[in-house]
Amino acid sequence: MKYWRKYHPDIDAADPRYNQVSLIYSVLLIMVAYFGIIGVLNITLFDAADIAFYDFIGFTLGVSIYLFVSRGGNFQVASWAVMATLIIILFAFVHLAEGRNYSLLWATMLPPIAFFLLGRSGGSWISGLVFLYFSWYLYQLLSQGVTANLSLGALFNFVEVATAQIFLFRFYERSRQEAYEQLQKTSITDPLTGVFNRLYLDNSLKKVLSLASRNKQPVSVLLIDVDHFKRINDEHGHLVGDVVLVALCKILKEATREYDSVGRWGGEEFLVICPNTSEAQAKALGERIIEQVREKAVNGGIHVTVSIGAATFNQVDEKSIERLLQVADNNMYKAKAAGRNQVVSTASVTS
Ligand SMILES: Nc1nc2c(ncn2[C@@H]2O[C@H](COP(=O)(O)OP(=O)(O)OP(=O)(O)O)[C@@H](O)[C@H]2O)c(=O)[nH]1
Repeated sequence: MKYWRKYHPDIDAADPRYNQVSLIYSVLLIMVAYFGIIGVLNITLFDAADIAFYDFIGFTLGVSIYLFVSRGGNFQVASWAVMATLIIILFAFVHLAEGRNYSLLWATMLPPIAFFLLGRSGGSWISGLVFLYFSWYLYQLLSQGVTANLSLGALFNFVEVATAQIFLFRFYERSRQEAYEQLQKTSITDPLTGVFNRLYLDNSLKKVLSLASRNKQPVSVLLIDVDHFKRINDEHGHLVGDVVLVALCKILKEATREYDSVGRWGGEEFLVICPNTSEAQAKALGERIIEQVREKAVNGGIHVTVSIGAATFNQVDEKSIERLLQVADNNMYKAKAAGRNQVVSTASVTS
């Protein structure tokens, strides 16, 4: 486990901020250690107090940002502060060396950090502006006749490497972002029907119940099970069975509100989570779904029905997710036992 998780226990590996926060802490620790040690060496061994001054600025800023972010400071602000510190040190370093000893090579460290912390747009702007400034600075040095490991060719090389770096990092950042979004989507989606999967439903239920508990609002869930689905599979084949499930999900999506969550609970069972929904509203939604499923024939003639168990929390207790689901499940079986093709609901589930 990453040591910084003790400051941010809510950010786990699935959180989109995880890698950003990880890099912020890594860069800060390297900054503090590097500037601290080099600062001391510059004073004691190399007699270079002017450079040590900038080392200690880097050290102090590193410690300050660390304290800021570890005490709950905004990550975006911390990212920009890290970038600003690195740029200040880079400027001081290159100017003190007057561009000699290939000091500008340090500028090429900037894009990977900038793109990672600030994203494609922020990374492009920061890297572009810094490179533009240093190209101009090199040109100034050349015009003033400073030629120690400098030439017009060196300037061209710097500009070319800088441009290529920005293009390449833009490309990598876009690929990374797209791959990440695709992975996120796949990890919460049922591949057959395209609705949410059980992992998503579990997390969503926790969030919805926690919010409802704070806002004192009711929450309802509907557990929907296809009637005699085995028979459909046996008579028409599994592929047709799959088509039925896809068609059912389309109906569920159309019948529900945007902030309801429709997902596959398992096999031919689906769960709809309805925030801020009373028992009467949940029952009405269930009736509407029953009606629409009954009306729409699938695959040119197969008529399907569903049984629905609904459960409502009026007084939400977050710890009772299992209880809510258990009541919905019992109600669904009551609907089956009462002849299928109907909704059974419970007014208010108590833990
Ligand atoms: N085609 C298809 N069938 C599935 C899928 N997942 C589960 N099933 C089938 O769904 C059927 C569920 O059958 P049962 O649990 O006996 O329930 P049922 O036939 O719907 O009967 P009742 O629920 O009592 O109305 C099983 O035959 C499973 O193989 C799937 O993704 N595609």
